Amino acid sequence: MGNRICRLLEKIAVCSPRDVRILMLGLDAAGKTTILYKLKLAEFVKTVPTIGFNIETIHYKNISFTVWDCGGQDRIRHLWHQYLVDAQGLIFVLDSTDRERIKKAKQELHNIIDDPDMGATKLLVLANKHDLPDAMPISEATEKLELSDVKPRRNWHIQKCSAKTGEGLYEGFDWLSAAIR
Ligand SMILES: Nc1nc2c(ncn2[C@@H]2O[C@H](COP(=O)(O)OP(=O)(O)OP(=O)(O)O)[C@@H](O)[C@H]2O)c(=O)[nH]1
Ligand SMILES: [Mg+2]
Repeated sequence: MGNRICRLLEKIAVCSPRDVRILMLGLDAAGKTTILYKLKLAEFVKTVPTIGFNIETIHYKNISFTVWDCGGQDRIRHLWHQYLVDAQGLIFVLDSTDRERIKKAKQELHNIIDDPDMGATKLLVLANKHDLPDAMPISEATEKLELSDVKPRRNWHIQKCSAKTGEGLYEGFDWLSAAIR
């Protein structure tokens, strides 16, 4: 009952924003840091490869998303698992133009979602770089990431986007907000 009242009040922005912890993963150069700062600063920033992680809080629809953007280089991917505990949402970023490494991306995605610490964490796949002409269609990304195999077990969604133009980013967060509520 209390929760229902709070949800109602949240809608009219009376309750304080909810804090939600989000983990953002994906192969190196998928565009994670670029997405983070496009959301935070509304700018297409120049990035360097992330060694370790970046953390930013993004306020959207009365939710405070604390986003942990972890470096995706091969030698530091084993660290991903330690950030999973208590994450309500996992954003897995795919470089939609990287057909050469889609199999690797699939392996890393399934490796992390099979971790027992995933619990009820919601999964949003951001198929990034859709401003580029050779971006693979969502149907191809869904098939190659074997997302249909995930479906019965987990609440997931795939969203095409571009960190360059901003297209699709807020649509992805809309889904995440609704899934987490
Ligand atoms: N055209 C285009 N380029 C993008 C987009 N998103 C990221 N990039 C470029 O892709 C490259 C890698 O972006 P990053 O955000 O650093 O990638 P990352 O996933 O954080 O990489 P790591 O920190 O190494 O894990 C940079 O040159 C970005 O400018 C996009 O939507 N469109
Ligand atoms: Mg980065």
